[in-house]
Amino acid sequence: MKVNPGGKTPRHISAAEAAALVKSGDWLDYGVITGQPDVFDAALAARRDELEGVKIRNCLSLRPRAVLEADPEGKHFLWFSWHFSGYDRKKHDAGISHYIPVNLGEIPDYYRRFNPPVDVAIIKARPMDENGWFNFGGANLWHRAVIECARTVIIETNPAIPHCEGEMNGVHASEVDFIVEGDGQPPTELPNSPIGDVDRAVGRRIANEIEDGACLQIGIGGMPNAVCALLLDSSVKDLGIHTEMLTDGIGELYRAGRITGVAKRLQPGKIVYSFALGTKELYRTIDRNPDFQCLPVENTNMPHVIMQNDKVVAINNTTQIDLQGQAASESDGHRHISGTGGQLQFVRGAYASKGGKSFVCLASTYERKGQRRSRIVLNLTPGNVVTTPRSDMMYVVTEYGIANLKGKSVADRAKALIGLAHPDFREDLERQAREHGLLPRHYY
Ligand SMILES: CC(=O)SCCNC(=O)CCNC(=O)[C@H](O)C(C)(C)COP(=O)(O)OP(=O)(O)OC[C@H]1O[C@@H](n2cnc3c(N)ncnc32)[C@H](O)[C@@H]1OP(=O)(O)O
Ligand SMILES: CCCC(=O)O
Repeated sequence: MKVNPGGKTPRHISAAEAAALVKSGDWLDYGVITGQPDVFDAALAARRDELEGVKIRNCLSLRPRAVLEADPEGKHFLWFSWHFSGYDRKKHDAGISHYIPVNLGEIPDYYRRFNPPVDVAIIKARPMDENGWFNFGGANLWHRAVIECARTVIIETNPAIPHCEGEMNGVHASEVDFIVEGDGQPPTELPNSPIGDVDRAVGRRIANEIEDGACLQIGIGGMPNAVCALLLDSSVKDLGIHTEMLTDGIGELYRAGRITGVAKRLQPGKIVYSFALGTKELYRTIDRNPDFQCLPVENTNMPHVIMQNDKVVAINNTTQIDLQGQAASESDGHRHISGTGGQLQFVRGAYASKGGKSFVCLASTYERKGQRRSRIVLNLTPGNVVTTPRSDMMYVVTEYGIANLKGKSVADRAKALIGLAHPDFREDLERQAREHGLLPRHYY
């Protein structure tokens, strides 16, 4: 990692002094996920009436943000997110949070090539160690790129976050302007949603496709995590991990001895990830554990990197899929839900890997206003954004089956996907597919 020998000497200041550095119209970058600042956020919110048009980039807010709570009409602070949490989604519903479309692994390059310079970067990290390093904990992502492009770098320290190993997972004092002491809150936990029968059925189908030595990516959401639980019950062994998000499910497989990484070509033996989000059990497992390597997101998510491991298995969730196999995983019409994240990059990287497979999974139905609806549809909801195009789609999995769409004609795709729909919707879907010419009248 670059250390500037004649670099900066950081000075300790209060959160109020740090917030006083911000001017109207500035671009700020809050650290990412568990790296978002808290005491600085509160101090900045307190300056609301003195500021206008302060633009804050961020990602996946895990706690209420003081600047948004203090400014419910978005008159002073503008919130730009690379990926929504449930909280960011609610603020988007209220009209004060904005999504930036992106493949997550490209973000560092955006900072270096396209984004306006960052006026103030405020990142949460561990207190400085004896060698002058502030460790980012379990959130490396694009922190390095932000620091390279920032005029002023502030670190909000927190000794309660785990110390995580990994290339470029920290910043040296010579690159830091100011240090603000944090409030010592432990990192937010993401409780595991209970695994239901549908998750189990989907998980079992995917688990059956996973061979010894496969290299896994587990996406965000309840269902991909359920696959890990099913793998625990199987006899599969010598798994490798090269993923964006490190989940509790992966932590459990590790503790059960199922992950050795011996078959990995890239970082053999190491569990490679870019951020960890789970319970304190996961944070304890990764703390000062060299088996886990927390890397910048371009080193986990770019397809040309992913493909360097063999037998990559990418498991991701979607909310809707049409009869041609396009998956809309991030929006409900024009209502933005989450983000593209790493889904498409891992789908592509897994395809390019020798013996690789990608799985996009979904429950066949969901409930809306007390009514059951099919997630497999003739047409995507108007306004819905395609996360994985039909040409990239490999395996689609529901509780009713699994279908590989690669090489299948439009008619064959429609037929296969109707077979994955809930039985109550199949007849209707088939009629619609014939009416619209996806299934020819005299064929099948
Ligand atoms: C992280 C990595 O390693 S990289 C790759 C992973 N990233 C991705 O796949 C990005 C896209 N995927 C995602 O964002 C998630 O997997 C999701 C949204 C598909 C599922 O995540 P979950 O947390 O399991 O979803 P959950 O069931 O909580 O639903 C999230 C929201 O979507 C809404 N939603 C879910 N399904 C539907 C649907 N079919 N239609 C409309 N809205 C829906 C829910 O109502 C909820 O909104 P609310 O909080 O306002 O009620
Ligand atoms: C920040 C989480 C992004 C993803 O879903 O890939």
